[in-house]
Amino acid sequence: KFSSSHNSLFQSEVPTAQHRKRVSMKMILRVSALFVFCLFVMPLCGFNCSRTDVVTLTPWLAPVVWEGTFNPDLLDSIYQQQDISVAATVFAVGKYIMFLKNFLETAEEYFFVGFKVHIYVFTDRPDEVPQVKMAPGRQLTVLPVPSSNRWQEISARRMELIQKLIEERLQGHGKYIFCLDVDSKFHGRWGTESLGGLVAVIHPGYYWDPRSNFPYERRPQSRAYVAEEEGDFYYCGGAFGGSLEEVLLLAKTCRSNFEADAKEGIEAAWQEESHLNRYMWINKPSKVLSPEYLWQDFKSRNSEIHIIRFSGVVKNYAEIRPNA
Ligand SMILES: CC(=O)N[C@H]1[C@@H](OP(=O)(O)OP(=O)(O)OC[C@H]2O[C@@H](n3ccc(=O)[nH]c3=O)[C@H](O)[C@@H]2O)O[C@H](CO)[C@H](O)[C@@H]1O
Ligand SMILES: [Mn+2]
Repeated sequence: KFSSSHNSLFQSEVPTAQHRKRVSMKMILRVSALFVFCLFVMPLCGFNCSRTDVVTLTPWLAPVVWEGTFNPDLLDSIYQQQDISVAATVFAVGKYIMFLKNFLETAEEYFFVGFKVHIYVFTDRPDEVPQVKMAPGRQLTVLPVPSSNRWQEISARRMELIQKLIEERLQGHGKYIFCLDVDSKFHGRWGTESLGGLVAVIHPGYYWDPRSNFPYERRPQSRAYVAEEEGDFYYCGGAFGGSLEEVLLLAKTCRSNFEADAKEGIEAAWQEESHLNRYMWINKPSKVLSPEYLWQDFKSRNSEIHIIRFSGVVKNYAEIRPNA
């Protein structure tokens, strides 16, 4: 025997308005239940590792790291077993020493907390390096460098000094390195999710732009040249890293290309940032970090930016650079 509700369906070919309403109510309930499940229950089970509003995988299958695409505790526990250590280089030449205190203090709060960290400060003002209390397992080394009258040179010489640092001081396994701009601060976790062989950060200023707008070096005479139809992302010079071996190769290549260009009287549009972009086009990074990893304080925060981890402070170039 059919129940009355079944009867009503079988008897009339066309469902009544009341029935249609009931069916659509059921659909709405089901969809909402699914929504609640995806939003609240799945994250509890560790299934929250997806984002659909942004690119999370490159065409060469490297992850693009965004908040919501990884489980930080799981990653930390994996790397804890490997006894890794992380080096970071930061240059504070001339007046840029004023940024160092904030950089170091916020690194203590957010940069690889709970891991071995060794920060190398390159400066021409070693006496002005601030005293910042560091947690056990974390240390700082000050390395003197000559002063310079051109900011372009300071910025570009970083590659040479990074190369020498790795060759002369940083031997051994399980080591990673990040090379960071000093005129910046940490605001959120920067940890093991960022580790990889060769790691680049997408520049916050160009990630919505078509490739033709990227400020790559466009003169074919330069060794940083990237043609119109080439390039994946525009990466920033203010943060990159990876394993010691990979970063050594990158620093060596960028340095020798920069110097060979200089001999011919060419300076790439954005100095070592241009050479880095050329390098990353030829040697694809194995991990790409989203602009969460180098935002700029003057930019308003877009909706896809769920967290800002590291961001450049607003500065008056004319006041702090040795040349305009
Ligand atoms: C966020 C980002 O991707 N920034 C890049 C960008 O502009 P920026 O405007 O951020 O460059 P910048 O003035 O911060 O210079 C880069 C870095 O060089 C050091 N420095 C510079 C000048 C000086 O007098 N003393 C000193 O110590 C310091 O560590 C600084 O953070 O373009 C530069 C190349 O032209 C570099 O590629 C920067 O990394
Ligand atoms: Mn900077």
